[in-house]
Amino acid sequence: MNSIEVTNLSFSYTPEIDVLKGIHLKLDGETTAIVGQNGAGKSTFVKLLKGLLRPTEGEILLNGKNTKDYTVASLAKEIGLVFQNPNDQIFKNTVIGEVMFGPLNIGQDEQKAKEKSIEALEKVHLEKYLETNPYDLSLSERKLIAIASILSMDPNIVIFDEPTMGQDYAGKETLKEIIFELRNQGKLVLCILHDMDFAAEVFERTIVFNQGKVLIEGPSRDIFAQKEILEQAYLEQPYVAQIADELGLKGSYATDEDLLRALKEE
Ligand SMILES: Nc1ncnc2c1ncn2[C@@H]1O[C@H](COP(=O)(O)OP(=O)(O)OP(=O)(O)O)[C@@H](O)[C@H]1O
Repeated sequence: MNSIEVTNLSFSYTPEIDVLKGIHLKLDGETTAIVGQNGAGKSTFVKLLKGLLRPTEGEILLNGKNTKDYTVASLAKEIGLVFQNPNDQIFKNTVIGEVMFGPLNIGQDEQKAKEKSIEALEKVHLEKYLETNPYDLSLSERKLIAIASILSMDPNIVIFDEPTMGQDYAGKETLKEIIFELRNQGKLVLCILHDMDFAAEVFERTIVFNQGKVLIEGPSRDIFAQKEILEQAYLEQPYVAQIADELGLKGSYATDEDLLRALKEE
């Protein structure tokens, strides 16, 4: 099973200000959402996992091996990060060229890289655009291309930074399919989100970041039931939990199904 283990992790961009302070986390198997207000340190945290930043203090183990001991190439195979803004990631002038770049870069031959890339584009339902310039597509389609260009490398750990932002209903459904498929393949999926409804509905665990620390973490259903703690991090409960609260229902509600079940039992 794929795992991430973080011990006493701290990080600062400038000597006086700790952006992350003493983080301890262990993730294995389960899909995990990372939530928290702007500036809480979520993007910094995933950049550290991906090796784009180095810890000021503490250790990060990916599948038991310290990130310090990975080469750049082996880290690229182990962990893929889909950036928040696809324009920071996309630089080739055809969709297929963009999606093939990663696999070619980690040493796959042309034919295998092309096969993997077409497979990845099928997963995001954009296989008809192989020769299109990514910048002739919409922002939500470019976000899906950025996802395909990570999937084509087939990493064991996949991190998404704000994938639902700017996505319509169809894009969010595609994203759900991808996350469930990665989970079924035994990959470890981690996702920064501002959309609490999506976090509660799709992810098994949730970590709440607040001011550079982990405020609380656990099964999503339990986390999203804790209105007061979420308020401390300036977060709202998902709408199903809010409706359940308004209706005076007891218990934890993360999905529409939870709520419907409770209403039928009333
Ligand atoms: N390159 C940088 N140099 C200096 N400070 C930075 C840099 N990047 C981020 N910060 C600061 O670090 C803190 C955490 O930022 P980070 O982007 O990790 O938060 P976040 O939780 O991902 O926020 P958001 O939800 O807005 O993306 C913020 O105070 C931010 O201003």
